[in-house]
Amino acid sequence: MSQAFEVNFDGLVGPTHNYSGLSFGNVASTGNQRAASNPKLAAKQGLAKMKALHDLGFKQGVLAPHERPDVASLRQLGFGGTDAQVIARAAKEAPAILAAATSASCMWTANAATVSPSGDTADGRVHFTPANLNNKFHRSIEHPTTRRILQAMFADESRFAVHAALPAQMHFGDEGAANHTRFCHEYDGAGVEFFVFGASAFDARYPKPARFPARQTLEACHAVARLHGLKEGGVVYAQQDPDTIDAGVFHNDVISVGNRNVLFHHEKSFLQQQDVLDELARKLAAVGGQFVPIEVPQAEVTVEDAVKSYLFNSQLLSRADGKMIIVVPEECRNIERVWTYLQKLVHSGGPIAEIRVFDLKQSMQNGGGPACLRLRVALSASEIAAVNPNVMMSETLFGTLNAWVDRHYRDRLAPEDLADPQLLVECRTALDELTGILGLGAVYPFQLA
Ligand SMILES: NCCC[C@H](NC(=O)CCC(=O)O)C(=O)O
Repeated sequence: MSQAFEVNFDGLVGPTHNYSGLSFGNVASTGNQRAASNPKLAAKQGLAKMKALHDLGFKQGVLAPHERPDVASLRQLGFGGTDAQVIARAAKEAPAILAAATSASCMWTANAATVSPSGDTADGRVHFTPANLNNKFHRSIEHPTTRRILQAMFADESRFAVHAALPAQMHFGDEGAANHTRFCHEYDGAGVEFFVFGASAFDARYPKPARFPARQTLEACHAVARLHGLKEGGVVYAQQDPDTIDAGVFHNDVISVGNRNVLFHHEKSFLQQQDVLDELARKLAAVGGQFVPIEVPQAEVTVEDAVKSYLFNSQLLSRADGKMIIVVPEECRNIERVWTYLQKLVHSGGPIAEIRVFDLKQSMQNGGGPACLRLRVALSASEIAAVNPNVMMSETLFGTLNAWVDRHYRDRLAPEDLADPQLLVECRTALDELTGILGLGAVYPFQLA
């Protein structure tokens, strides 16, 4: 039995969680614009999922939120004076930009980085490339802090390589692990890395969606594979079906999810879907795995229902007996056809044998489900031992973080509250304490100044 694990690092929801309708193409985000949010509840819903998976015996870690509003970005855009004046001026002259600079979007850590386990890379280290998230301004400001936090968690350079993000430019638009799946036989053996892109920036022969943006480019996928030292035989590229992007599938993890040798996906996930599945099967076989595709037909679950329920934004977790648990959001239970499908799935005798449902409504209303909230890092036992131990979930850390949330978070944020300069003070106070709890050192601009 191999001593290797998939560790899920979930984003701890930050104190400024709010609904600003910032993500054109993400129908939940634009649909809930200006709704009041509850940051305290959002953070607790996320912590409850982390704790439940920890209690089930899975390795679970925490990724810290960022300093918001991002005053440095506002200054770069010409708002000057003291921090309070910067916020007041932005609130008056450009409230949408203030909202973008205040987003807690780093909570969706599936977009934090792309991760290649050591079994796949040329130098035998675990490689991370923080995503530039170049398609949306509010997300494009995440990667410098994400990189510092990853370096503080995976500090041992003999085992871990944390790269800089790709050039911050639409040609290299990169959304991280949300468009990346890694198949394998054992987590620490060689695997097949599956990169899904929405468009090509340099090659006009690839089709493009008509209505909504394609956030990830083929060229970004190639660059990450090069940086990580992946082998030709261990990589598969596929283009997302542009029609599904136009239906609201803004990341591949809204239409498919994989774990070990299984790819759970919708009939309309990829262009030339059968060729893609055949290539995955062939390349996985070459590293000792037997590929199992589970395809959901449009006749049973439509793309529209997939977007509404986030059926595919689920987590597939391997139990000790080899069967898999599917972790879904409450919304799946509320849509009858989806729930009926899930019942059939777990009784089919296939690899997915158990459903766990979580209430993640605060995140879901911004288009972030269970899978969006976690960054997967497959690690060997010795690699886990080299991770900063303070970020690993435990009974104690769960209690500490819940109490921390109780002390620092508001239970309501309405759009007008984003103009309150006190929010920045509250966020910095909370994060200064958090870096102590998680043993991160100085990672935020206010700590580095
Ligand atoms: N993987 C899920 C990401 C969800 C995220 N939503 C947002 O940023 C919405 C924020 C807002 O509208 O306030 C996004 O679209 O990138």
